[in-house]
Amino acid sequence: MTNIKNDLYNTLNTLVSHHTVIGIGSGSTIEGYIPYLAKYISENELAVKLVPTSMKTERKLKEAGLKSTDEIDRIDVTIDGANQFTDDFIAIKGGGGSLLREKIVGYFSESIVIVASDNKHIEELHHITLPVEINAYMHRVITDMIEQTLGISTVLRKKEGEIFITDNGNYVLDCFLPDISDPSLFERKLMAIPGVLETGLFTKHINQIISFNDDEIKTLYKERL
Ligand SMILES: O=C[C@H](O)[C@H](O)[C@H](O)COP(=O)(O)O
Repeated sequence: MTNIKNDLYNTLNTLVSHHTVIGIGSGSTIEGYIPYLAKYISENELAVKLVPTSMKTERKLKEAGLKSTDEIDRIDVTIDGANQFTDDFIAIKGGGGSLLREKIVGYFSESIVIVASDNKHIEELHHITLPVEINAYMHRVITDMIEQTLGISTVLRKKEGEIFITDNGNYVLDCFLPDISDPSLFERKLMAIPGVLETGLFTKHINQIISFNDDEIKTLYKERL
């Protein structure tokens, strides 16, 4: 392991212990983290429960020899990636289309720890693309309603020319946002539209951000009030 990978591995000391129930996020960063998690669990002979936030993550856990479950009554910590994050512990997620399950797992967690390369850090929520999971049924009407209500433009996500379908059988609308001055209010307005199932805007529960580049790793902790 290079030093930086070693440092990332060492962060597991503070996150995972015996009987921890861990939400495991989606995306390439977390997929890269899973082998270290597997090594850490096996070296320390830990009995943990792992709750994946996507079918792909479930496959990756299986490949690393780890079992998944969603039959749990609590989640202690969720370790997840992000497309963007701010110093205010807000993250934009869903670039890979796993936002609904990530939101469910994250919001039932005691805390969310974001692991992301430091080039995903943004100062303000300006000019961002926010993924929103919407119902496939009447998606055109839902899209029009989103655009009119919020005065924004959107694009229905496609993959290889076909409409992208989430693990839950829904569509993803990528919303272009010039500026969000009040993220919680913005999210409430979006979620009030019937057919909007979830947004990739994470404004709560994140209380640690581990950001890294090739040379260093930085951890930002949210103060508990
Ligand atoms: O839907 C995907 C998730 O929100 C990912 O956590 C996010 O897109 C970051 O992925 P990556 O680590 O591949 O940049």
